[in-house]
Amino acid sequence: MLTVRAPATSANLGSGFDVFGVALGTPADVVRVERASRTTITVTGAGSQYIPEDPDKNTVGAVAEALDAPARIRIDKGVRPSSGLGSSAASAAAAAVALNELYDRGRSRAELVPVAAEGEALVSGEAHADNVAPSLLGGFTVVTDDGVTHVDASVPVVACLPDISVSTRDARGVVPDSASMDAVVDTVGNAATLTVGMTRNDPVLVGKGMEDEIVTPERTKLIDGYERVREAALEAGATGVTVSGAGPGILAVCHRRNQRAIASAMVDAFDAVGVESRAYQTAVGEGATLYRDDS
Ligand SMILES: Nc1ncnc2c1ncn2[C@@H]1O[C@H](COP(=O)(O)OP(=O)(O)O)[C@@H](O)[C@H]1O
Ligand SMILES: N[C@@H](CCOP(=O)(O)O)C(=O)O
Repeated sequence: MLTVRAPATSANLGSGFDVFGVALGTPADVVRVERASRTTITVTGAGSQYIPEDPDKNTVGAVAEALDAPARIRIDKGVRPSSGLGSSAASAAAAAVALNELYDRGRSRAELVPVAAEGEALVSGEAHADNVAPSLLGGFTVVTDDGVTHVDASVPVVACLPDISVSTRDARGVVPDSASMDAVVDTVGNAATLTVGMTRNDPVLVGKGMEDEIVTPERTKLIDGYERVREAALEAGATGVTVSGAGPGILAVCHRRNQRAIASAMVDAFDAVGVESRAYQTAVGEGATLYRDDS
């Protein structure tokens, strides 16, 4: 049996819609695989009641199909689905690493990115790879049609997850078809600032570079209390705040010294609008980890 832990991720980071992503230290999915003649899936853990065990509907089923690697697959969800923390991607990334090893397919982590993205196509309608790439590779990733660029960044963050669901498929429906040239120029500047910030592990540059006036404003309308939570995080010392992935998770970047205060300010602000939430005090961290278990 093989076990893989694959981390939650935060995609877009504001200015990098469908391009940027980071791996988070916590939470994570754990996937166990054993060879079998056909693929079967069981799911336990956070939000498992909302996740199909039918291989044709689960992201790990799409990965097993893409690698021609039938297996008995057990998923222990640490990342709640429809969270904006790359839940579907964490399972897909873990399964890709595990099945690649189990069947000795010899693919590199970068080569597994399009494989794991098959799972994303199944649930969100498009094979966007900005969650699976950081879950596989760790750190900060930049996904383009030409492949993935990766930096081993480490920046403190708070990921606050309200007790509401926003499906990525629905949130893709509010993305505008076009943008003004002024907005594009601003976004390119912010994305470049963020990228430099990641190479320097600088929370100020990263936070500043997360500003986005094209996609994010449309998505914040889907999250009850977003503006209040953002203001609270900034007042508590966050260097930048944005929607995590397609939401409803909200990501705040910060210096380590302010992390605890930001986490409690965000939870209190959600509470003030009647929404329960949970804040993960974590950091940009490692990608999927493989464990062998011969017992
Ligand atoms: N292994 C899986 N883990 C999580 N969600 C899955 C999985 N397989 C299929 N899904 C479905 O994907 C959807 C959640 O994915 P998505 O909307 O992209 O949210 P998230 O941002 O949390 O990944 C849910 O409808 C869920 O049932
Ligand atoms: N680029 C995608 C990212 C979706 O991330 P998720 O964590 O919400 O699945 C998008 O913004 O649609």
